[in-house]
Amino acid sequence: MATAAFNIVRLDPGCFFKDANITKPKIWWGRKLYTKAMVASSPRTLQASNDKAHEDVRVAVLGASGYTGSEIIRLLANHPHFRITVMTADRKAGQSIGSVFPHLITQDLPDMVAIKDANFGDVDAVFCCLPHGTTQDIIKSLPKNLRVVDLSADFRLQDILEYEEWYGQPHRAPDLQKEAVYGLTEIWREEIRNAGLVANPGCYPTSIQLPLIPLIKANLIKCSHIIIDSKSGVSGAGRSPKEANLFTEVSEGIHAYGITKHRHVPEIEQGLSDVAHSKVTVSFTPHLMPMSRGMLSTIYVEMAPGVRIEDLHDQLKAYYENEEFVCMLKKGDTPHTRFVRGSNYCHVNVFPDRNPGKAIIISVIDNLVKGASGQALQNLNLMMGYPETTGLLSQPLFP
Ligand SMILES: NC(=O)C1=CN([C@@H]2O[C@H](COP(=O)(O)OP(=O)(O)OC[C@H]3O[C@@H](n4cnc5c(N)ncnc54)[C@H](OP(=O)(O)O)[C@@H]3O)[C@@H](O)[C@H]2O)C=CC1
Ligand SMILES: CC(=O)N[C@@H](CCC(=O)OP(=O)(O)O)C(=O)O
Repeated sequence: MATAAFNIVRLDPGCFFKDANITKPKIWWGRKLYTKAMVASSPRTLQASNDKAHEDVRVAVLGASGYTGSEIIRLLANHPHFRITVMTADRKAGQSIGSVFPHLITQDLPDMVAIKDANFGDVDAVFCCLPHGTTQDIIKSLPKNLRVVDLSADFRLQDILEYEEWYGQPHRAPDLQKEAVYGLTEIWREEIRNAGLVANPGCYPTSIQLPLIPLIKANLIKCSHIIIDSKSGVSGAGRSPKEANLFTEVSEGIHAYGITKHRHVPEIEQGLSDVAHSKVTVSFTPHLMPMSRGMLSTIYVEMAPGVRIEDLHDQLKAYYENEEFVCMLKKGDTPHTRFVRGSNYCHVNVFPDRNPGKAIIISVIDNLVKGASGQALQNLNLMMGYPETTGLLSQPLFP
């Protein structure tokens, strides 16, 4: 590593650590102690730390009038380096953010415009928070030099035939699909750093792959018979009005949907198969819960022969030891959605089933943060060479 070039690490506005004469500097960042090598593991970090320390990254939020767009804006209010220069909307084009989202009324931001009227000359990076199916054409038309994080499902499936089968429409940007990197940050960090286009994972796939991938990588569970039962808050369905999401339809009850055919099945299977190096299939059933945000996945697995529940716990604990956002809970503690609400954290634990050889894994996230906008910001931080926790260390909102 070019240590000579690495003489300043920016922590927050106005706060610099000079480390030129220190052989093993360590930096507190959130709840983790990072070594110099961890913070500076990409050449882009060096560049951002030295050359661009006083330059903002100019960001466009496409779909700013939606739930994930508004979460990006909320998170960027605490970001020292990213500045929003363009915001778009469809039906709400022409309106200010404060009129569409009064909780953001203090943000001094440009009014939202239609995408066709947006000026991308004043933009370095894009958060694309649009419905799947609309996104491929729009990203294809953006200037090529922009770094893009797409929150929709349009670039998540590597096999475009699979996309066409599950999304019921032809893929309209197959060349771009080849470049897209799947943005499950903790797993694909090195690929994300250098990506031009990151396909941010779906909320269910995030909550499911984070606990399963380390166990599959270590051959601790059988890849057959994985059963996943997930629950989501209603914001997962977006802000556009739909009869099925009326208060009267979702309150005082819970129901399953998309049984056997939810479009996140191929995304989950793709991610698990990639690390298993063989085709993995899962049984997945999502449920809609009468809460605005939050997601809980309960995953039933068979352990590999000779594996004990402690082995699963130890593997997940070790795998995520140095990760800020994935917390392995103490043995016996149950993950609750209310303890990650509004934050980028994922809480995980494993429990022995009463049937020998089987285990139950529970994970929770906030679908709008780690399941969408928080992970998107984590990815753009990496792509622009900033510590990936920047702007994301707000603690969960409780009660
Ligand atoms: N909600 C969640 O928990 C998660 C969502 N996602 C994905 O993120 C993306 C955004 O989701 P979410 O924010 O919930 O959705 P919303 O429905 O809340 O927002 C959609 C946004 O896109 C705009 N829009 C709609 N249609 C068009 C169009 N044809 N052209 C241009 N702009 C359009 C809307 O503008 P206007 O309001 O003016 O109509 C709005 O700004 C989706 O692909 C979703 O699947 C991913 C993970 C989790
Ligand atoms: C409650 C609810 O409706 N949730 C959405 C998933 C939201 C999400 O992560 O998905 P995408 O980014 O893939 O759209 C659904 O089931 O379609």
